[in-house]
Amino acid sequence: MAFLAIDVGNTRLKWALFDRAGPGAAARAHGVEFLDHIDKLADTQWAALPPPAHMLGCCVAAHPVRRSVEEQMEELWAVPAHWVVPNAGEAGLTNGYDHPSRLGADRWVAMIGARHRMLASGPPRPLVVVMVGTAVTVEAVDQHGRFLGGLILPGHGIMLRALMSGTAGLHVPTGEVREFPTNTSDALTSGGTFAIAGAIERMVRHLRERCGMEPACYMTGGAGWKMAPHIPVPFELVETLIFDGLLVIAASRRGG
Ligand SMILES: Nc1ncnc2c1ncn2[C@@H]1O[C@H](COP(=O)(O)OP(=O)(O)O)[C@@H](O)[C@H]1O
Ligand SMILES: CC(C)(COP(=O)(O)O)[C@@H](O)C(=O)NCCC(=O)O
Ligand SMILES: [K+]
Repeated sequence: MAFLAIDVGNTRLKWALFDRAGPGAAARAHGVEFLDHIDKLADTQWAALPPPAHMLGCCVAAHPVRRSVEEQMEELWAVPAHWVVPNAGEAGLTNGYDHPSRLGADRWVAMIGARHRMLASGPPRPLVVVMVGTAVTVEAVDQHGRFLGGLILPGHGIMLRALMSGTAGLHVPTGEVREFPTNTSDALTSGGTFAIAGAIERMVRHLRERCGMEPACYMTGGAGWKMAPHIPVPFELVETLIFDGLLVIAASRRGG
């Protein structure tokens, strides 16, 4: 009963094939592809995969990207594509967004994965869930599993490109993260990193004040490792948070 999980962000598609559709399932194979190349998946990474019995994904990329993924699947297998659409509540989480379906599916799935992971490791606590991808998101979930709201910031690449395109003097190579940067490269790299770190610190403070409890903090996303040395609060880096969430949702929808 192989289960294919797919996470399509604005930069890359991440996929994993699990032996079954439930938390703790073992990944038989996994891969990453930049969006520019996903029309080759059926000929490359997916060509020799055992056929999945079902698939669940989240996609925040444009519609033609999603369509291309579906076409690659149709070419190889008879399995229908199912995409998570955030709703008012799922798998123990309630969605506090003004319009629940307008929340990014990746954000919703990562929160579900984080909540499940937190409950498996101890008593319920509030959660701050950080995703560092093309954009950065910082979510707050209370101890009862209610998503209170979250922040969206530009990711490292977008911040740098915005500064370079809006100024004359900031065309410099990537620098180092420094507390007191003394050159343009370091000033830009450090500015971006501490902007994200500061947003996390604020969200932890806001959530601690709201809930009267110390939040647990989970971080994921392709650039999570870059932020890890600079996070000002205790946290866990969980690269599989979205796959964890997709496994939880797949199991709960199948009554598991
Ligand atoms: N080796 C790497 N390959 C690709 N992206 C990387 C790498 N290291 C860091 N990154 C960063 O991770 C981001 C992609 O992360 P990812 O979580 O896949 O984003 P998204 O879900 O938005 O597609 C890129 O924007 C880039 O800043
Ligand atoms: C915030 C995002 C752009 C993050 O995308 P990513 O960095 O994962 O590619 C995505 O979750 C999105 O398009 N969200 C919809 C708007 C919202 O969540 O309010
Ligand atoms: K993502």
